[in-house]
Amino acid sequence: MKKRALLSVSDKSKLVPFAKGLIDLGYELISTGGTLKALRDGGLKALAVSEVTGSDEILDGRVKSLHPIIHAGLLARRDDDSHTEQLKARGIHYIDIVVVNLYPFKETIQKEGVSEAEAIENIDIGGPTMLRSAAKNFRDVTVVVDPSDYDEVLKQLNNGASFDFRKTLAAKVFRHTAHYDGLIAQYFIEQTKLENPETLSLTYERQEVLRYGENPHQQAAFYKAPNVKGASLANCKQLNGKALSYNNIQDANAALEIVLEFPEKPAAVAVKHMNPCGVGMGDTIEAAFSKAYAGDPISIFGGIVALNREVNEATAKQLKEIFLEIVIAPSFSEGALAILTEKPNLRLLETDMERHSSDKKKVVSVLGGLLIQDRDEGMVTEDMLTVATDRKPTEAELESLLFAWKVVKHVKSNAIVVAKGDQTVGVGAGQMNRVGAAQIAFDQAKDQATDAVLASDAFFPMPDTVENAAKAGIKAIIQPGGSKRDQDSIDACNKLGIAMVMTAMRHFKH
Ligand SMILES: NC(=O)c1ncn([C@@H]2O[C@H](COP(=O)(O)O)[C@@H](O)[C@H]2O)c1NC=O
Repeated sequence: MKKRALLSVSDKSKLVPFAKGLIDLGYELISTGGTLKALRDGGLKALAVSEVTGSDEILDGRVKSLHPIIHAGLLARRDDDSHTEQLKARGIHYIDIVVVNLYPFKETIQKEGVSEAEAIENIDIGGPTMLRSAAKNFRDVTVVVDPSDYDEVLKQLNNGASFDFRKTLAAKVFRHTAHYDGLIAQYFIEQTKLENPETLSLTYERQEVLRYGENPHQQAAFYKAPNVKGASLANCKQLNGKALSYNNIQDANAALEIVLEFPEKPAAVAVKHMNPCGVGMGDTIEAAFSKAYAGDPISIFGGIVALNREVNEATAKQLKEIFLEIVIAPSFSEGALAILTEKPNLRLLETDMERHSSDKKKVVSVLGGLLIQDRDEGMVTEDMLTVATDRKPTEAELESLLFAWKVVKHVKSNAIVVAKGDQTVGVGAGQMNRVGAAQIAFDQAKDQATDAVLASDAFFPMPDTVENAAKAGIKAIIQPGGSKRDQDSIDACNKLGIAMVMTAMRHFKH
């Protein structure tokens, strides 16, 4: 009896030559409606599934291959006499190869304005069922889910297809159906607006295997969201330079997230080790970059720069003078590209500058688990501020305070940012106490701290930071408030002539 291959595919590319290869290897083909037509149109002979099962395809294709004759043919153990007897008694043939790819659920839900009914119709039932039956029985059945494997499968079948090869294909199937179901589960989590589901099936697609992780002895890869859109390292175009490393992706992402805070004006952000070392806004992108650079001309060395407007020649000339790892921007003018591509190792990335609405959650792993939370999209506007001190901040101080507040949100806690106008002049990041973070910021700002403003990501438990700020020359402070001892800091401000506003919103970043 001839060996049988069952083909039922949505993606019909490369189908006919592959099926021809199977016929040449002596297989008899069985197929579902559309696939059968494609095969016959390609001049190949194939049986309809309905001829094998004796049941027509019904319910507009909702039931076509879901039949015991198909699944017994796939699941029967060839080394089990009782299985063989049962098939014989019912006149059922073994099916030796299954070639299935699924209804395009992902592509369907990504379409603009797609209805729930259309999405549901694109949930494949018969396909995953066949794939799972065949993959479970990989000992005897070859299962193919990915058209890019067709050539290799023919080659291997020609040599008898080893157990290990069939196992590898089966393992791929289980990843594939898990991903497919993960997308469906995620779709319904969104449809039902469910927060914190009882089980979590995050599903991502490999974008790239990285040379190594944070350090050369660590393996690493970059996975992207299946629906990646908008500002993202997984959705950018690299115009120059070497492949991105693990640290590059983290740092560039940090820079991107900060620059997205300032859509209203040209802005530039320089990042080192995921903290901003210089942030500036200006009337032009070159002015913004000059300020970001001046914020800390030492730390920017080897850093990453994100800009929210096209990089023009004037900016490119400035960027070229510094050793940078990456420049990320919405676009680069031709002239700018000509200047920057003179540095072959400098990575130039173009990305959208708008955060996509689906990018809502942040996930981090801990030993034995993971934590998931909303991204910190907290935003403070002038009308939300409470002036706590006798002196109100001036209009210019207020603007600068709100600028510093947006920056401090992105600095690792304990975080202090000192800013002058729309430029950072000192950043104290990731310290185990707030006084230390402030001291780092003052030391870096030096005499630029005079008449500058200060932002603190969380409240002051004691008045010491205020006292030190006054010594450094700070004139206004923005902080969440909420300490039992807020009054001590307020009293210190009043005594030292500092204006202080409270946001009632904290921005810890661990
Ligand atoms: N319902 C079924 O019995 C069934 N059997 C196979 N399919 C899918 O139908 C598609 C192929 O259909 P056609 O050969 O008619 O173009 C494949 O994506 C396959 O996964 C089915 N469709 C969905 O559930």
